[in-house]
Amino acid sequence: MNVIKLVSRLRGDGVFRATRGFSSETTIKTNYENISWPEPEIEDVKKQLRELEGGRVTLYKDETNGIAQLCIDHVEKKNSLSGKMMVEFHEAISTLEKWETGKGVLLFSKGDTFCSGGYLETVKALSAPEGGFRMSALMQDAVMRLRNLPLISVAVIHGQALGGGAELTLCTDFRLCTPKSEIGFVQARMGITTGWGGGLLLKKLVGHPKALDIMLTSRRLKLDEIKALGLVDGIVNPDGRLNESSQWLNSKVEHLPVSVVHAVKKNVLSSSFYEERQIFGGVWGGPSHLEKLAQNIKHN
Ligand SMILES: CC[C@H](C(=O)O)C(=O)SCCNC(=O)CCNC(=O)[C@H](O)C(C)(C)COP(=O)(O)OP(=O)(O)OC[C@H]1O[C@@H](n2cnc3c(N)ncnc32)[C@H](O)[C@@H]1OP(=O)(O)O
Repeated sequence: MNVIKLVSRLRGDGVFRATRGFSSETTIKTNYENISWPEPEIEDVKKQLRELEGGRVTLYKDETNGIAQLCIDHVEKKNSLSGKMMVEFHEAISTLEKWETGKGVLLFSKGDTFCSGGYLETVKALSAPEGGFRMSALMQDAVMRLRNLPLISVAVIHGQALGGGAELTLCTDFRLCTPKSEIGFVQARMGITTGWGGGLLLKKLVGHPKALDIMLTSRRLKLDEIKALGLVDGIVNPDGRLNESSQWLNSKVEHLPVSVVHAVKKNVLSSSFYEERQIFGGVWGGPSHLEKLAQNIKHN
């Protein structure tokens, strides 16, 4: 049994770290002999995956309330993600990283399925082992960067979220579900395991034994179990779920200036007192702080 060396992507909140230029290594044992894949350049992976067509991922930034809508749209194939959609997802997150006036982002899907994972045409085209490794590199990078945005992120889950789709439900700060939400980590049943960051995120959210059980059984979690696991932050109606989710998110951020929303999010992501005081120093004595001090606010 040989060893593949992978660059660890642990960062920020203890889940993911920066992709490139980070030197710690993780070793993973596989059944493949004499394979040692180089860490791929994300731009090279994008070039390859862009050719694998189907569906679209779109981004709409609402400047009036600072809430963006990131939409998965491949309805006829149950919102499975083609290679091109993975690239669009990654690029949308790069755009959001530059959105200085944004406060939040909703990740949602058209139709009656949240996401049925990898588009099988794309999966087949990438089915040689290194293909999966490269797709995983792109999707983990996207998920890591989405988690690390200073925006408050919410997944609006309606219908089934399977395989990679289940993984995407965990990459946001909050989850809003409809009564028909279903999450299935079906990867083991497909002869694989998570590759879009979901294994680590599931363990972080529900704990080690429950994550193992959910992934080994590949069972589809219905709303009651999703709630019992503490994964649901609110329930929305299937019709009008986007508006309701937008209002839900807006109610948390509308009273705060962008600088404070970003500072709070960065603080929750931070992993040291040092980082906290850097973030704190960025808002202390700023316009919002001085304005609030002048108001002599009482919290009773
Ligand atoms: C790390 C990620 C990993 C990966 O592979 O990259 C994974 O995501 S593993 C999980 C991969 N996903 C699946 O295995 C899901 C397979 N699909 C289903 O189980 C069902 O289609 C389901 C439950 C999503 C919906 O079932 P339903 O009976 O309601 O509808 P249909 O099966 O008739 O689906 C309609 C239409 O969509 C096509 N479809 C569904 N999922 C996929 C997919 N992932 N890729 C490609 N196409 C998909 C299905 O074939 C039908 O197409 P049609 O042309 O109408 O026959």
